[in-house]
Amino acid sequence: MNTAKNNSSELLGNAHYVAQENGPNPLIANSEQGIKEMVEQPHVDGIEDHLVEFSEAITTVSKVLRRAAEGKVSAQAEAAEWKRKYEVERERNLQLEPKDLTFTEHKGDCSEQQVGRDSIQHLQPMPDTAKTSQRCCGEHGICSHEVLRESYSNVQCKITKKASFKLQWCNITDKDDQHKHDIVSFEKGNITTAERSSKQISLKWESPPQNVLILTKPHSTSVKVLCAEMVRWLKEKEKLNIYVEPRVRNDLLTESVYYNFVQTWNDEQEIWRLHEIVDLVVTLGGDGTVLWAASKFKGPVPPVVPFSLGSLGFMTPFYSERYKECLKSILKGPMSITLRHRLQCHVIRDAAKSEYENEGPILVLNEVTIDRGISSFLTNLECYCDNSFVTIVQGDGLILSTTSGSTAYSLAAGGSMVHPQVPGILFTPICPHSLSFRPLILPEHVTLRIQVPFNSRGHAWASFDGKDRKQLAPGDALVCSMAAWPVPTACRGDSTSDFFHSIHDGLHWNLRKTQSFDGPPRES
Ligand SMILES: NC(=O)c1ccc[n+]([C@@H]2O[C@H](COP(=O)([O-])OP(=O)(O)OC[C@H]3O[C@@H](n4cnc5c(N)ncnc54)[C@H](O)[C@@H]3O)[C@@H](O)[C@H]2O)c1
Ligand SMILES: Nc1ncnc2c1ncn2[C@@H]1O[C@H](COP(=O)(O)OP(=O)(O)OP(=O)(O)O)[C@@H](O)[C@H]1O
Repeated sequence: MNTAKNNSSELLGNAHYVAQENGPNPLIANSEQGIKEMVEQPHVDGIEDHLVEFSEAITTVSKVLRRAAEGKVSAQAEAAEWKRKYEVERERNLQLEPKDLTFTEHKGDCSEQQVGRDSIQHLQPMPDTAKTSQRCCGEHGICSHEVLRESYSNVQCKITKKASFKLQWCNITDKDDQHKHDIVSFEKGNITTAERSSKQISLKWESPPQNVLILTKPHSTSVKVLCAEMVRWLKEKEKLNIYVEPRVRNDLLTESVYYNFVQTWNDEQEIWRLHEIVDLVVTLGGDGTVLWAASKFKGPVPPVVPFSLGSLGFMTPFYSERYKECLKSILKGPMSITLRHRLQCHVIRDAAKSEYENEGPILVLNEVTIDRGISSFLTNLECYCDNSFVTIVQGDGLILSTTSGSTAYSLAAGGSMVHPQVPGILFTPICPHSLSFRPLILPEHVTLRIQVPFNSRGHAWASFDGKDRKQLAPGDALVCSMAAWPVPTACRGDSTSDFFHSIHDGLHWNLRKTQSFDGPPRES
């Protein structure tokens, strides 16, 4: 009603204004009285309501238009900020990648002087960039010549030289034993593939391994018994230095003080430099123990020899009953290895003021999973590959898997099984609510970004090799690319025969009773 009155007085005001502007106008002067009367008359039913509705509608429209304009500006600013963060991340990943991903013989170019300098450094955690630049032989191979001072409490500052080894393609024919770096040759316009990256790789020791780290699955009596026996044998027969986790050392000492020679570390920070001490890692357990072992190495990983003491053992080809024969052969070399690629994942927080506030990288051997956690809402994940938009995942989540992980969670979600030596990243949705969402396999060189959109109904959760869950709020993202540090695992036969053995024995792949010979008459 008040609004209606205001509108009436506005009308009157306008009439006065018109009158003043155009000089005295008898018609208007007379009509002024008429208008007054009209206005004072009871209004026709509904007019005020319409005016109220109209003015409210106009206000709403203007608010919406203003919000849309503001939203567009902030979305543009946000997109620019994400692009910047993404570029910084990509740049960092590119810098972390070795210049040449082929691993060949060690050229011995880390001088004794350098070695001497390194040797007086204490075991301190290093930032990733420092670790990368420490790869003195990094251009063409794994540096296995690092020398360091052991600062463990139970070791009297002994200088240990890490055993060096050489990695080469198995069927090398060149006389000088030198691997050709050109994978594709474009000579004279003819395109030929000179070398393939996924050939069988062989590891040959150049100096005998001295330090062995044994990692064991916890809470298993058979593992404890085998570990104690193996430690004794490696010490007495092979004269090796043995490292175990603090928990395992305590277990061994509880059994007997004989195991006093076994070495361990005092705090988590010392684990950062394990790769500089350890020549060989032995795992006793299932696939989970191999994943555990890989997670201990944030940079280069020494060769891993996985013994099977679990139920499935996809990545554990060695039989624990025959450990002596097997370890003898491995310590002597050469051995076939599978270079298992890892993915490097960064969680990028929307709330982080700068890229330095984001959490450090996490390396996974199997996969990183982004799912809905305990939320009952559909996950809503925007996926980008390099500069291309890929899709929006609406379902239970998404798995970004290595080819080694292709037989784990990704397989359960409908992804392909891929030979572990094939370089690539599997993009496998989990229960997508769409009929046409097939899994993808992407090339190794891409960078993927999975973003929880701002309008997402819930949070998402990232987990790394099935562990270490991290919540992703709307606006947060996970950036993932191939890591520079693969996990070299020893093969019982070779990469391919071990892979087929695992899918046959572990997964009973395509197991079906053979059709009998007698049946319908054969076609002539
Ligand atoms: N639905 C699923 O299949 C599912 C669900 C969650 C996690 N996982 C897998 O479990 C892994 C963690 O393993 P864990 O041992 O710590 O947990 P776990 O004890 O729950 O065992 C998971 C199972 O996956 C098998 N496995 C692990 N890596 C494998 C691989 N590369 N190829 C074939 N099988 C493999 C293990 O042998 C084990 O039987 C995760 O990386 C993930 O791949 C699978
Ligand atoms: N040294 C370790 N310290 C702590 N946890 C470990 C260690 N080794 C393995 N684990 C964890 O113990 C769990 C079981 O290990 P693993 O998968 O090797 O044995 P398993 O379950 O008996 O094998 P399988 O799955 O083949 O039956 C995994 O979640 C793994 O992460």
